[in-house]
Amino acid sequence: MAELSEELAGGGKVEGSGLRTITREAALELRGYKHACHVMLHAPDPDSKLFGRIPLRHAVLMMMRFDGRLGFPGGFVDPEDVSLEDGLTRELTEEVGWGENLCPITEEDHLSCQVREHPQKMVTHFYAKQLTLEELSGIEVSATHAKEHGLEVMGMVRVPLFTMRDGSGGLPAFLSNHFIGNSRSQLLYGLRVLKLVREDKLWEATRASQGVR
Ligand SMILES: O=c1[nH]cnc2c1ncn2[C@H]1C[C@H](O)[C@@H](COP(=O)(O)OP(=O)(O)O)O1
Repeated sequence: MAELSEELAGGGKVEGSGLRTITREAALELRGYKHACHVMLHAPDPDSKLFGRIPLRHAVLMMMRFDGRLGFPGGFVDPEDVSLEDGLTRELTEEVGWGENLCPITEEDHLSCQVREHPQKMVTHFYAKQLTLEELSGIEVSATHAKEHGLEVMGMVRVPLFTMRDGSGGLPAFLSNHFIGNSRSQLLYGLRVLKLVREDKLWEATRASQGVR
């Protein structure tokens, strides 16, 4: 139970990683740490209903990575990048074909930040960017023409935010996949703080995901 609450609070439950949540400012003061930035792209979808009855409400994007794990688009910030957001935008251009027609990702989109010492000194920055449904659908298309398509990125996926009547289909089954790093915690944190899924539903789905086969 303690582990669940830590994960939902964005504490980053990754076995043996010793992740700590810190502020963006504190992260930027650190020396000798690599910084990685990833973003949850999401859009309101008030009209779509699965099977004509299950309201989808929001579309949230993750991606299937080359290593068979799920994660968010993004990557390591290079020394040449002038800011974290500049590095994130460069990665997004390579991975999903992020275009200049979209609102730039800014400091205001920064949602959380975690630091770990092992196996390497590293900070993970998590962003969330709200798009229109049209823009998000455009990303799904542009991703198939992006430089990393079929290489580092096997494809974009929408996260099912609902739970089926059987109690395991939908979000619980999705959460039982393999996730890279602390991206599962980031997903739960993003869904909770942006109120894309009700907190009690998140608890249920997280608990149910442990029994999914
Ligand atoms: O979505 C993610 N959330 C948190 N950490 C992640 C996520 N995706 C990858 N990672 C970790 C794995 C690595 O330690 C670094 C950078 O990985 P990656 O995104 O593959 O970076 P490059 O494209 O190689 O720059 O973050």
